[in-house]
Amino acid sequence: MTESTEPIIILDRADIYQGERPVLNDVHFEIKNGEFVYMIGRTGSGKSSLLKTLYADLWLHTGSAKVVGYELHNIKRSDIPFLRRKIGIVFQDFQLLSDRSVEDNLSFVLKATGWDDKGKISKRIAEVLMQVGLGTAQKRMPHQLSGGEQQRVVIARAMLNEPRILIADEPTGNLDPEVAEQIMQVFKTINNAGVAILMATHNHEFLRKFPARVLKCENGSVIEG
Ligand SMILES: Nc1ncnc2c1ncn2[C@@H]1O[C@H](COP(=O)(O)OP(=O)(O)OP(=O)(O)O)[C@@H](O)[C@H]1O
Repeated sequence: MTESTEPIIILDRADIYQGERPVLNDVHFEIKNGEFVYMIGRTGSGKSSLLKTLYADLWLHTGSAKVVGYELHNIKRSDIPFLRRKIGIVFQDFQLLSDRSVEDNLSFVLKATGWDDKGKISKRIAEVLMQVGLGTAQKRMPHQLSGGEQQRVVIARAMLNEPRILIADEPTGNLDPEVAEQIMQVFKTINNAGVAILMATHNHEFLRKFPARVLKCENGSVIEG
């Protein structure tokens, strides 16, 4: 199967653990290219643990999982940075480096992932900022940005290496409802451009306003919602 037709994520009989403690059992689902999928469930139901497993922050103990072509049950530690390069990861807390400008936050990531041509770096930074609606923010410092703007920069940062999927863990949790909806629009725009999105959220308003497939963590299982 070619990269373009194989699902981006395939989980089969996967058990998700926090340390020795099982959190989710017998998880199986697939996410195809370009899909938008919500992950919902009560606090502590295992959403973050599952997402962390997908980007190899938690180890997959039993079952199998293939994410952007990498088999998590067989993955070598040295392959994990390459797996993460093909996934864009967005968290609730913005995690920008506070001592440098937007441009420097983004170029830091590009340089760390092998980019060395200054012209290409600036062009890519301009492209991703445009994609998130922050076309002129290059020189601003994180503290000069609103929470919503900071989250846009974080999404831009996740897009730098053209991931096939964005994994977002409660990306609007710290934002007021109006700004949260604007950030949701940014994810929608990125999704319309062909990037799959897997978003854990407690915001049920999104599910109503922007309907999409739902996976629900409940009683130690993941079910289609
Ligand atoms: N670092 C950790 N060490 C040990 N147990 C943890 C750790 N993080 C989470 N857990 C436990 O694992 C279970 C699943 O938590 P997880 O954070 O995955 O849930 P969640 O659905 O993402 O919750 P929330 O909606 O609050 O983010 C919970 O019982 C939690 O207490």
